[in-house]
Amino acid sequence: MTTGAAGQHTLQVQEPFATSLRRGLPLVWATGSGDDLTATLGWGEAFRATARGLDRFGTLDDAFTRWAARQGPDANPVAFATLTFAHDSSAESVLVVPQLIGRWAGGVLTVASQVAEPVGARLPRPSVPGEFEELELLPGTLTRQRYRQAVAAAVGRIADGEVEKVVIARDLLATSPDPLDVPALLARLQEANTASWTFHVDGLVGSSPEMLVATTGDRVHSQVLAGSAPVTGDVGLDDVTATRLAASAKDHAEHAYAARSVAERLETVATVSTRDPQVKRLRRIMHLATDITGTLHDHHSALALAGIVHPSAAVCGTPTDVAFRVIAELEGFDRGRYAGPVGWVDARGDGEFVIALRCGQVTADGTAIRLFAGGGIVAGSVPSDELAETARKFLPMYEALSPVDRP
Ligand SMILES: C=C(O[C@H]1C=CC=C(C(=O)O)[C@@H]1O)C(=O)O
Repeated sequence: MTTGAAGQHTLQVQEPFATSLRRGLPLVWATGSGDDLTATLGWGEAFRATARGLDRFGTLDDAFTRWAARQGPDANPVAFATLTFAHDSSAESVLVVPQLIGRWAGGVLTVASQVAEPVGARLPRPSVPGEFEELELLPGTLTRQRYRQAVAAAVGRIADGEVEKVVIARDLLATSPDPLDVPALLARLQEANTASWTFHVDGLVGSSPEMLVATTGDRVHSQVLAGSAPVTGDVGLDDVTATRLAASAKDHAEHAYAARSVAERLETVATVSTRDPQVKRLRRIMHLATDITGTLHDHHSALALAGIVHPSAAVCGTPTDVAFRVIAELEGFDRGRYAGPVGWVDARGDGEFVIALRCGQVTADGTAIRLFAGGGIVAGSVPSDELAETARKFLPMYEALSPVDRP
């Protein structure tokens, strides 16, 4: 043990990332690969706030700010948060300040206490990997057929002029007779999705490629994704697909709604510049991606900024309020935290929130995970193509849950 700058103990452990993930079931935020893999992990609970309704962002932000102010001027505690997509969700939005915060980089886990007098805060010992799970994949609320029908209905509403773009999602339930080995799931997600942010907050687990908002000081950044095409692993074929995606009028139209929604909302609080869309290639799918950067006029925490830009048209639609209502009507299920912001924020307000995509929510008893995937519907969208696109968006979770082929 050594003494840190804030007068608190720090501990360094040299170990692989997968071992750090096995110490209890930490809160997790991880990205990168090889020597560039970095992660923030949290253990224990020094403070927890929950919120519902339209003001859930403000409620959590205020609660954290008040709690952090009581920790003394030198402390800069980090909180993890996951917020629901819809204000009227039956799920809770949650913010947790872990007692211990660990930063993993270059094979070394550096752990510090976030509270002056941690009560029973001890870095858990690594656990043994669980038995391989026999997973059963069950249809969710929207079966394949009902998903295609919902997309067709959305295309009809667009043709009628009710809405311009709407994102329709479906769900799947993966069940196991035994509790899921979440650390193993997280390790596999991180290994396979190094250009994404792998997270675990309050049972929400996934690897999202879409940075909703990241802020350091007065600088703010967002990378909007919308418009998709498959990645096969055959580089020649994928190059052709990328060229086609970059030239697709339909995908650019779908993308532009999303990029505009974020840029317009950030412009209310920052001086913003928007780059031209590029193709961002992931392991199984590629997207059109627009980087938006800005300088904030006044202080806003990352959590407050997430509340300003959420829900973007990458997960809701245009106009926002109409698309929100159409989603409720056509999907007919509660998205919970899927498509809501998930990330971390510190007491200075710096932080990163991705959109909770390519993810699932572990059930309370730990033996099932509800997976979600959706797609942006615009004029010209074809239901069977959209179904195939959602199947591809399930792959990061599905492959991490089912790492070996079984007959
Ligand atoms: C809604 C999802 O993806 C969004 C992000 C990127 C591309 C999208 C699309 O092309 O439809 C979606 O807007 C999802 O993964 O569930």
